[in-house]
Amino acid sequence: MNEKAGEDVDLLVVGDGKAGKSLAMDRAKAGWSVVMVERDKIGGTCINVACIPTKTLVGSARALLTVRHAGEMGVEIDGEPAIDLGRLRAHKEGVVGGMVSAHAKMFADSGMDFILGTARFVGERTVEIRANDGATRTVRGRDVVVNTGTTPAVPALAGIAEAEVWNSETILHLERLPETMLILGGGYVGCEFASMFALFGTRVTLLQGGDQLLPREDPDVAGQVADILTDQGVDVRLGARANAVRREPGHGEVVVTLADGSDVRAQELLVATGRTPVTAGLGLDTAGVELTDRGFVAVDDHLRTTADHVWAAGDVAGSPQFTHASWNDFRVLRAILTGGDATTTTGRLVPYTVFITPELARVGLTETEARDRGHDVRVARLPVSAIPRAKTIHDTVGTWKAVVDAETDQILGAALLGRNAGEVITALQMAILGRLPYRQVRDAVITHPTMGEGLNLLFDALN
Ligand SMILES: Cc1cc2nc3c(=O)[nH]c(=O)nc-3n(C[C@H](O)[C@H](O)[C@H](O)COP(=O)(O)OP(=O)(O)OC[C@H]3O[C@@H](n4cnc5c(N)ncnc54)[C@H](O)[C@@H]3O)c2cc1C
Ligand SMILES: NC(=O)c1ccc[n+]([C@@H]2O[C@H](COP(=O)([O-])OP(=O)(O)OC[C@H]3O[C@@H](n4cnc5c(N)ncnc54)[C@H](O)[C@@H]3O)[C@@H](O)[C@H]2O)c1
Repeated sequence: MNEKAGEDVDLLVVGDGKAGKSLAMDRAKAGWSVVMVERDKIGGTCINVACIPTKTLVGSARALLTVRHAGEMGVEIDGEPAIDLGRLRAHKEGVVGGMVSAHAKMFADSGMDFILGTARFVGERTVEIRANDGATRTVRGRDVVVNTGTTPAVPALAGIAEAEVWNSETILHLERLPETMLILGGGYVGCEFASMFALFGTRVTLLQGGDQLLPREDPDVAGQVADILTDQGVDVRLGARANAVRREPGHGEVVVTLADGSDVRAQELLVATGRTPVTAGLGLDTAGVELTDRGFVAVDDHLRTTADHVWAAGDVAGSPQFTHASWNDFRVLRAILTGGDATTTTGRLVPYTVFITPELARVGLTETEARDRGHDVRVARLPVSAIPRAKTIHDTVGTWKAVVDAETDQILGAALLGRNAGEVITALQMAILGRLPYRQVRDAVITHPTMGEGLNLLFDALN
């Protein structure tokens, strides 16, 4: 790359997360001059070190579980099924590598100028890019989008820096499948890895500082998640707040000292205590971009930062930390940048799925949130074992729950725990978006025998 000074482009995107890369490709194809800078992950966090590799591994864990139970379904399998770590790693890397290559090609085909390098603001709407090949370049955008994501948080625990612990990225190197593993943090990352590694055969101890897993969920739902993990062999410890970490000499065991003074130990420790916005070293203050007191880029509901024509999107902008939320940020930005549409981030219905096995899918309000907001609430519950499809696939674990407004009959939210819940939740999301009263879902003719048919049964509970 040649050394250039002060180029002007229509759109400058810093970080190629879901929002940024989607916008960059879209606008480049529309004929805008676009520069997008990414420091090391072509295609961003999701495809390299988050959703895609983890869900690939979850797929393998589920395959193992299916084979383990095949005999109960009349399928004879010779010998104990087991994980082949080398092939598991190769499979995961194949899926990730394929998506990374596809992204590199899509970026090139779109006509954008994609630079592998690190960007730092040096003025209004202007960044200096230190490319990974050593060259530097200064680029100013008519519009600039900051999409630099988040990174695993490192909790302030004595000894953590020296204890050679894993985070959600380093664990994916799959250097070994430990016999024993501690996981610190019972949120999305902690629960997903606990379920996955327990199915792989690791004895997992999950340390959660609070009094339930997944603190945003209703206590009964979080309790069912804890029961499922326990059934998979995970030692779930609630109220287990870590104070200090050390590793015994010669890469011995990791020892976590809890607030009550007790020690827990295992071969490895995965730290899963949240994510920190990536803003350090970006020079945002130079560009007039302010942060919130939690360190995210401050944006309004049009994703406008405090600097004119500088926007932020995805995790770093404090959007819900999901790829689909970042993708929706792209739609908001595209609408605004191409004609001032009134699209905003206000009131978005953002569902999500926690990929333990079976999965927990969520949309809308929890029962607690609905009551706190003053709704007169009716609650429908259905054991997954009541759904005919669940019996035919020999997977009856889980419970579905929906929350309905007693006055309007509208569906306020749902927590579906069970096989394929992440697919079924979309049907409920559409019902909520269309403001369908629950009776219409209850009375809809749904294909038999599918998991979706459970929606008839779920709302039957309310009459
Ligand atoms: C283990 C794990 C599993 C997850 N699973 C799911 C899931 O199943 N479903 C789901 O919806 N979400 C999941 N998430 C969350 C999801 O990954 C994030 O919400 C999403 O990736 C955020 O994307 P983003 O658009 O904010 O930017 P990111 O994809 O984080 O991209 C930001 C990019 O900016 C780059 N960058 C940073 N600073 C600079 C700089 N100065 N110069 C140049 N480039 C820079 C970074 O290298 C990075 O590639 C998971 C997260 C984790 C950790
Ligand atoms: N399937 C998905 O969509 C998916 C999967 C993984 C991650 N994500 C996203 O990534 C984000 C980060 O996930 P995460 O699990 O790292 O964070 P999180 O905030 O969901 O959970 C962190 C947990 O760690 C606990 N904790 C914090 N400090 C502790 C300590 N010292 N001792 C014990 N427990 C402690 C907290 O109580 C909390 O429950 C999530 O907000 C989510 O949006 C999404």
